[in-house]
Amino acid sequence: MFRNYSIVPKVQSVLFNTLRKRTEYTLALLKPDLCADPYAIKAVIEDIEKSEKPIRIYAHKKLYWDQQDAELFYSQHAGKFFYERLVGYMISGPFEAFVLEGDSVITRWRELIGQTHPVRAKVNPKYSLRSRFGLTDTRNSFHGSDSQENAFSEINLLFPELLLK
Ligand SMILES: Nc1ncnc2c1ncn2[C@@H]1O[C@H](COP(=O)(O)OP(=O)(O)OP(=O)(O)O)[C@@H](O)[C@H]1O
Repeated sequence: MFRNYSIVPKVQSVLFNTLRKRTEYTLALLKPDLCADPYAIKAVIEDIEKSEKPIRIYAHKKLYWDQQDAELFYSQHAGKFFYERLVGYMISGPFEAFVLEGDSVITRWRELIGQTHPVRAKVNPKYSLRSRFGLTDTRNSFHGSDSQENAFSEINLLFPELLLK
């Protein structure tokens, strides 16, 4: 006797796609210039918490990098004219690292921090954290991962204990 099993692969594929549509994670850094001011840190956390679609702070820690840590994290910029300035900036004091969780959180966090260059962010009518707090092209106060793949590799570098995949 023949049975029609064609429904099974369809159910499997729907289930697979549902399970695959997981919550996103991103790495957010509040860089040393911003972290010199505890009120600024508080204001940023308030902005995260009042976000229209929820963003959850999944993990949080304070870090203080040495030269090697900063060079490893920013290795893709090695050789660029701003690289040494960037490394010097990132080792100039303690800073805060957050793992944020939520739907489309990678894009939403990058939208909230705004353009890389604070001068450009300031002339953009849309509110952004870099327009509010950013100082210069290098001292732009924030970092956000630019893809889920990079987010996981950055999170695993800074939060190896979470074992996020
Ligand atoms: N043209 C530049 N002049 C000086 N510093 C720069 C310049 N471009 C980038 N930087 C510094 O290097 C960091 C990493 O550069 P990248 O191009 O990855 O920017 P981003 O994706 O906007 O920022 P981030 O990766 O920190 O979220 C920037 O956040 C900034 O601190």
